[in-house]
Amino acid sequence: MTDLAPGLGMSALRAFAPSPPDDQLFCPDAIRDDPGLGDLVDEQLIDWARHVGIYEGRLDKLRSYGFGRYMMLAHPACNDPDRLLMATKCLVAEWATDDYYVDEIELGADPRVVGSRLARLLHTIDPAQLVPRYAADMADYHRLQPISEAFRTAVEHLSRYATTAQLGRFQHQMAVLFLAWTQEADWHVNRRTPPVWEYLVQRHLNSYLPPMILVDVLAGYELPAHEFYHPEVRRAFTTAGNAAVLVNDLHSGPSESDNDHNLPRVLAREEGLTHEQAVARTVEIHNELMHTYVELATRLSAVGSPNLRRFLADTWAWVGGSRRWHATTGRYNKPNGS
Ligand SMILES: CC(C)=CCC/C(C)=C(\C)COP(=O)(O)OP(=O)(O)O
Repeated sequence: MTDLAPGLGMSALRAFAPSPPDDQLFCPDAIRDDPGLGDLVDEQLIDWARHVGIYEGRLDKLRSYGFGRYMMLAHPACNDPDRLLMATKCLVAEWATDDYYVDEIELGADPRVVGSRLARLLHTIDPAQLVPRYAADMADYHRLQPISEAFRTAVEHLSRYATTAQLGRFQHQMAVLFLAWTQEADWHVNRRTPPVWEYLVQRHLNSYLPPMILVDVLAGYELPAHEFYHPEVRRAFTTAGNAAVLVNDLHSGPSESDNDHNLPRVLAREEGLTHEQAVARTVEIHNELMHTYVELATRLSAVGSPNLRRFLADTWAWVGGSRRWHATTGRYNKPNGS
């Protein structure tokens, strides 16, 4: 692993700072924390959210989540507030979809229509080509949907920085994410808890790859397609994305509604573990994935291009920033006494 790009990856590799409640995690900590930069991005994010109409009446909550801070922590190679804002818009468009269409019944989520909503929404990411008379009807529909407006403007912002290939990967990863959300809707409609392996497949599709896939866009380079899509690189990258999303499961579990799924809950139901045992097993699975990432990244760093080494180091840094955000965000951590 010492072959990873100097400056970015190395300090992260050394920093296994414990941060309760995840002090057993084999995971780096953030390698940059610039609160001023995070606040700046968050201010601009709230203006954008107000403009497109998402989280209406809940902008204070949105502010407390610190999604701009998240991107500041996860992309230490980027100091440009506008690029960070672009990544934050993409992240928040995804999260708003998860909240309003998939997870939160009181915000209008309805598992019976998740598939239709997501299929319509995909147009804002990978435009559907219709004849003009029906395209106008479709445009009328999207104009009234704040989430469509959020995705449309986020992708517009992304396309100012991403190459054609980087945009293509984003489109692909969104389709994968939407597929996973329809699988989740199936569990809800049929009141089914999946077996552990199926939950992990869903978390593989619904991992942190959608935001992670922008690491080179934010850092201002492009990992070329022949390396990005190399099966071993994909294996390393998806392994890191799967581990990172289990950190989400560990932190978000306590605030999730009873019908929601997370790995500790699935393990408890399917394997009869106590909550404590299920959390410990989740940490174990996370750590196994992270050790696999380190092995793969070490091997790939020895044979890959400088850009591939950089990409693997940026991925490692992203995971560390994500860990710090989960431990500190107002989404999962309430201030003392509240
Ligand atoms: C940014 C984003 C929504 C990426 C895809 C991965 C994903 C859906 C999440 C990390 C959210 O997972 P989850 O629904 O468990 O998160 P909350 O508990 O709702 O915060």
